[in-house]
Amino acid sequence: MLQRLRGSLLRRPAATPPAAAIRCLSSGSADVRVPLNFWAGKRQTSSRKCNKENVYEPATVLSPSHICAGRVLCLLDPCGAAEVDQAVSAATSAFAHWSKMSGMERARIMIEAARIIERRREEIAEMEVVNNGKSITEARLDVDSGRLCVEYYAALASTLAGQHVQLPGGSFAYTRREPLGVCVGIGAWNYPFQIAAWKSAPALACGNSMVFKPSPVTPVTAVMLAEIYGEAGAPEGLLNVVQGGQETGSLLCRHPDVAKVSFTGSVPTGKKVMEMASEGVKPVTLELGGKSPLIIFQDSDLQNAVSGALMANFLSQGQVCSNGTRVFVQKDILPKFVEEVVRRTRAIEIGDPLLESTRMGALVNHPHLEKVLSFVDQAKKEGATVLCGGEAFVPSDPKLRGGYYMTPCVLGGCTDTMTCVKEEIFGPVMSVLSFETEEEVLRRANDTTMGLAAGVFTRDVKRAHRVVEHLKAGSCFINNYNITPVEVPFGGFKMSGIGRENGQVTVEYYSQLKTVFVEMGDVDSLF
Ligand SMILES: NC(=O)C1=CN([C@@H]2O[C@H](COP(=O)(O)OP(=O)(O)OC[C@H]3O[C@@H](n4cnc5c(N)ncnc54)[C@H](O)[C@@H]3O)[C@@H](O)[C@H]2O)C=CC1
Ligand SMILES: C[N+](C)(C)CCCC(=O)O
Repeated sequence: MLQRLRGSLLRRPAATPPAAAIRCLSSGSADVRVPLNFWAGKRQTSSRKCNKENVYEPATVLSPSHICAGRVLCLLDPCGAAEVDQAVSAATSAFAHWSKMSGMERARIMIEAARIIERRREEIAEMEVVNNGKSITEARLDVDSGRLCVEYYAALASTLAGQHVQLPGGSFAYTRREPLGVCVGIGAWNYPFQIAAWKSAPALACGNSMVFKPSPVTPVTAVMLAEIYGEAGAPEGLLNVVQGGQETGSLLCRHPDVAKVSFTGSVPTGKKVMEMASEGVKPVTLELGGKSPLIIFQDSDLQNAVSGALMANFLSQGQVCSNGTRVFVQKDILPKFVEEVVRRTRAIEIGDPLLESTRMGALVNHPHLEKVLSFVDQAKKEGATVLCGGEAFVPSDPKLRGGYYMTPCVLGGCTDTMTCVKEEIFGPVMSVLSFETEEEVLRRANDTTMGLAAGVFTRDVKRAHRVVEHLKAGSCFINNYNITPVEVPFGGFKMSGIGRENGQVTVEYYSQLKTVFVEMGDVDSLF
């Protein structure tokens, strides 16, 4: 069965060795031909004839003369109203069955899904790499995070329960924790598989079904998750995948049979999603952008602080919402910090994302690379110093020439009013700022409309907690950065979002309470 699924997804060059220990794919060889929409338990094609769109492989392009065109990995088949209706209807049917199952029964299927994800880890990670451009090392960790999330919510599924409340005269009330119905998940392109898992796992554990729309830039791996749930024994239609962009997303948000929308993406799109959901008074979870501060005090362990700054800026080619892109360093240690951070940034191996040694792959597409590079240009114009990187990078391997690579960049001499310090760049660009006092840095760190994450490095335990208390951000790190264990909530303050993903609290965002009053005496009527 597994071999059949693998075989159906990819057409590989005949010479590719099949042994599990050897990489199945090489950059520039994947060719996805199977349909990427999935509802009612199988891959589906859209009935719309004319609007297929190219999806590119960021690490490689057709030829150096086709830099903007890129190598086409597959065709996107965007869904219109008819397809969205079919997917929502499949999810509605699945909900009728799934929501009546006990938590233990749901958990059994989810645990099996987690087991299949583990078995297919390498295949999913490889597809994530060819579609997104990130390194295989990171892609494996993303798949693991998705799997852990499914395991975590499987374990919670059987614990969902209400409350019993005694009332006067032997009367009582109880609460039932009930699912919402068909939930919609809409994802960004930076963590395609992980986002699909982080949204579907809590939704399904609570007894909901889901229609998920990946970013049109990275459509390939969410559908693998939908297949996996099916293989694990989930009812047909439990997790459905519809492909498309803005139009498909709007159709989902406005659909009358959709009970909730969970969105990951930019602030402007998040606002639109909230507006559309408000038409049906539907709850939303919004995981939006960030411009997070990382504060490094002079008593920090310097190597750990530098490691933290690198983790805060260069995962996934810097395309991470929670990145700590404003690195505030206390004045006395600034020269040493800068020397070390630049040395280690220069050592980051850029190149073929499918190679084990690569630590930084390609940005997601050509327009995005151009946008990130233009932020570096703008920073120079505004007086920042490029301490390293910030240029397009051309790998020596001819097939990778023209992929969307750049050298990770550290900007020095930054001030709070510079564009690079104020706007989300969503690329491998770290801005280093100097500060003197705790009070000053807190004021500057909080001076933003965003509030997704924040970090502090210090050996002073009292200061660490005092600083964190004053930081206006949803996810704060002390002496680390950008780790997201699925057991703890993740999400933003201010314009970085509404609601949380992961952790126990997310049950609240995918379920509703029904209160039942039970009268044991007579009705004490006023009339
Ligand atoms: N807080 C978080 O967890 C994360 C936030 N992000 C944020 O996402 C952004 C980058 O991702 P992008 O995919 O470029 O964001 P985006 O906002 O352009 O798109 C996100 C998703 O929304 C869909 N969409 C676009 N217009 C829509 C509409 N009118 N109605 C419904 N759906 C619509 C897109 O097709 C895509 O699936 C960055 O700002 C980043 O900070 C990214 C990852 C995680
Ligand atoms: C896993 N982590 C922390 C690197 C990123 C999670 C949020 C995102 O999807 O950008």
